[in-house]
Amino acid sequence: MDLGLESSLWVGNKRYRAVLTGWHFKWTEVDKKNRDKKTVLVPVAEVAGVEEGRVEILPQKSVEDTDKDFTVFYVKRSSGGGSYGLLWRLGRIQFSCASRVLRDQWTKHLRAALKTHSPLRPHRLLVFINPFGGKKKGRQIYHSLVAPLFELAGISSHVIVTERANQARDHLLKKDLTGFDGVVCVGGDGMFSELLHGLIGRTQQEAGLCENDPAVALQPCPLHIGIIPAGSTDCVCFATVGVVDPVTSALHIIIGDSQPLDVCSVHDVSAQVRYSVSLLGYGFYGDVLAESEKHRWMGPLRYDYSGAVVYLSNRSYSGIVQYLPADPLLSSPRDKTRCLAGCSVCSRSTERLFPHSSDSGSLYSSHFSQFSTDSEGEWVSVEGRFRCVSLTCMSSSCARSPLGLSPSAHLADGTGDLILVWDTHPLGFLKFLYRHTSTQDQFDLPFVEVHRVKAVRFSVPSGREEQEYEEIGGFSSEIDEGQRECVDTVSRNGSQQHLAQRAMTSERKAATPFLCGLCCKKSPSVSVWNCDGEILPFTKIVCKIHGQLVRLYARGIEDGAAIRNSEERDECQRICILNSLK
Ligand SMILES: Nc1ncnc2c1ncn2[C@@H]1O[C@H](COP(=O)(O)OP(=O)(O)OP(=O)(O)O)[C@@H](O)[C@H]1O
Ligand SMILES: CCCCCCCCCCCCC/C=C/[C@@H](O)[C@H](CO)NC(=O)CCCCC
Ligand SMILES: [Ca+2]
Repeated sequence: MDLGLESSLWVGNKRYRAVLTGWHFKWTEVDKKNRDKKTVLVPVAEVAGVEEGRVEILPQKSVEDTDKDFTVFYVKRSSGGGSYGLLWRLGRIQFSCASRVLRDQWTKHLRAALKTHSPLRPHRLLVFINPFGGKKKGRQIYHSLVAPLFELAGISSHVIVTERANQARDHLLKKDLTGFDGVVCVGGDGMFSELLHGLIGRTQQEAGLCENDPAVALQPCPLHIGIIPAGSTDCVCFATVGVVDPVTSALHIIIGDSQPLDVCSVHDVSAQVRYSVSLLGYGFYGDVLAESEKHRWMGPLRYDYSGAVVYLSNRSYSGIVQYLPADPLLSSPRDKTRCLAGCSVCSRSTERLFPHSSDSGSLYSSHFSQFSTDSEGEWVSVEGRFRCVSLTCMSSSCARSPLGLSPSAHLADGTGDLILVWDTHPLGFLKFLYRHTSTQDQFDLPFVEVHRVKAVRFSVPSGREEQEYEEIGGFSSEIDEGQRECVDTVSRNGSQQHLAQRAMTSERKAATPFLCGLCCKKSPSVSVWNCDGEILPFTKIVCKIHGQLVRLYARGIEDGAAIRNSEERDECQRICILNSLK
């Protein structure tokens, strides 16, 4: 079917020349002398819906069913998104045609063009709402802002309001997912992490792969993930969309945007695996998370409070870090570029990562064996005392840090950035932290190193861990109930449970040194790992970056500053079109 169409249409008493070229739908106001006035140009891929009649969706859906009218809903960019990223709003235009036949032609052509140009639009979604995330507004956000948009776009959603932590993960691991195009979480990074673990685990189960083996090339997940932000940090949403806004995210889902994302698998010696996309952090960030779990009642503010407490405790930790550098010719964490929508570094990586996509990974091999990637370079090893050791697969920008932990990191290049902050004086470390909040380069400090890597190993120098555990063994039997409570609240996912009566699990053992340090003012020599906001129950780890393992309903950050500065509205739309075509 030829998707093109051109005719006169009316909006009120104004005449427009409307043109559908297949890729774009544009309408130009024409004056009485047939001169062109203002043009609006919308990529077909950004049309959210086409309805017969004069349709409104707010305050609730209403249709005035006239047989010569039709309504087009589309993505409209708005300038309120801060310095980076753009807010998306639902634009609406109601056209009148000269005849019903012409109206039917328009709706038919537009709908056919949508199908052709955005094949990933979801029809059926599985939605998990965390009623307790962030400011506890998940349900309200979904029902008032998102559900009406999904309905307009003809998406049917199966909604589950979670009743416990890890329910969404377990559902994805075990239940029938037939018929769903994607999975959506309404919550924060913790909810996203549940979806990530559930989907990756499920995909490997179905592919017969052992996800615990760091040598295995994991299978990319077939279902897309959508994030409706309703958490405390919402880092994954911020770093992949550029703004934290439920309507913007819902529109990305509706139009079937697709953003691949690198994932880091984190393995310990006893065959457990966790996944991280934003922050895998030891030292400062681990300590902040452990401290913040005691203050969940503060809501999102708990991180600021805990950050201050941990900063004042002035800790550093011994560690041995080994890393496998990525190819320095492809990109560098200091190259001052930014991964924006249509990023060319990420596009080139797709070719490199999936040349003919037949590689399904090796069979299980022993733990901490050499990776297949070893042949691609030499491991580098460093040892010493660190304020923090962080690994991020993407920039990890968020409201606290608009450019993120690593401003030039890429969402989908198959690498992560390893940031080593050596022990330094308190003011130096404060300078490093403070630079995250501005455009100043946090890597331009003598005690900071950043490396673009494919894999990392971390351990505590021998004797140190054992010594620590011995100390705790004696210590834990003496701690009083108050101190025990503090130890018990450490696990993010276990935070809703009262663990006081439980036996000392390995998770608690790993977290105890830090917590005893805070409770008893005894400085621990071992920190904990913060894995996207969850405390890991192990210290010695092996990590591997899996390029483009999952796909989100997003497109990366649109360059809001460039678009806002462009004088013409058409120019603004043109940039967006170019980005979406790249
Ligand atoms: N019904 C529930 N009851 C208790 N905990 C839940 C429930 N549903 C999900 N969770 C857990 O709550 C944790 C926190 O949720 P979420 O990530 O949505 O919000 P947040 O922590 O406020 O935000 P952020 O992760 O962005 O800082 C998640 O790790 C998730 O496993
Ligand atoms: C003097 C001013 C100092 C300001 C310091 C600002 C430094 C900010 C860096 C922010 C990096 C965020 C990384 C994202 C982490 C998320 O995966 C995770 C889950 O939501 N959040 C935390 O662990 C929450 C941990 C938050 C740590 C601050
Ligand atoms: Ca990356």
